[in-house]
Amino acid sequence: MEKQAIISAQDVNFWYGDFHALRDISLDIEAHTVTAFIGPSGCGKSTFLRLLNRMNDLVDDSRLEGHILIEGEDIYARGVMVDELRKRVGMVFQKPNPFPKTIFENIAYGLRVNGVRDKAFIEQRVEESLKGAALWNEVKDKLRKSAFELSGGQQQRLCIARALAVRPAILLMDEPASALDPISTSKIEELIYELKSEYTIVIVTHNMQQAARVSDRTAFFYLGELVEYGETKKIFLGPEKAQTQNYITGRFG
Ligand SMILES: Nc1ncnc2c1ncn2[C@@H]1O[C@H](COP(=O)(O)OP(=O)(O)OP(=O)(O)O)[C@@H](O)[C@H]1O
Repeated sequence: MEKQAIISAQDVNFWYGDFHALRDISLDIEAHTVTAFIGPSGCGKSTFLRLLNRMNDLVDDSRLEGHILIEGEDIYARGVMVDELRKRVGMVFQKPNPFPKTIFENIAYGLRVNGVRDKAFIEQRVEESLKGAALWNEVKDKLRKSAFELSGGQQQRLCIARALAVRPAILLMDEPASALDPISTSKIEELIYELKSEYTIVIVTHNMQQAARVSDRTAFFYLGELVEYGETKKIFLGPEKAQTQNYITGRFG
């Protein structure tokens, strides 16, 4: 029996002005899986990812049709609180973007803006989040130092820890390792693998090997359409569509 989807997109169409950026996208994502979105530049991967926590709300003249359900709730229904949604659906961006604050305060921030005042609780959550992002051992003696003193790879794990601090159910990652060196990249990949026992992860990546290594399922987008979606092994070893085959073998994109 199919497990209930934690993310369910139903006939999603999206426009930037007159530009029809996403066409009839339907896909279900199960909890505690890693899903990779792949496809050539400009095919709509990031647009679709950003719809999952309403990051496109502020884009002028944009329009959505269809439904996106998170844990069974239509996140575009009237009355949905976007702040609450983003607590459940966290996001990590391509370039590490720590706040100009200490390491500790970067993680504590999300708790403080949510009204948490209990110091012991905050300290414990900071530690747990840094451990969850495999960064604790490297920073435990310098929590009061500026986040900018960390390397790029450490900053990205800090941003992951920051996202984990409010205990989201879902973590969206938009090319989280593309600005990092190979060692930092493999740390992020290991981390993604570990995090899926507690979180559901959706990652946009241009790196096909990365998609093959970290994901359970892969969605191939092309020109705003979802061409093929399925088990990662199947997508890479025996895709059904010629377009998918051409892309993964590097014939275009
Ligand atoms: N704010 C915006 N206003 C207008 N058009 C946009 C906007 N953001 C993206 N687009 C257009 O929508 C299309 C999809 O963009 P999107 O960033 O989702 O693609 P992508 O597959 O993530 O690309 P990349 O891999 O290069 O990041 C592109 O043609 C892009 O130019």
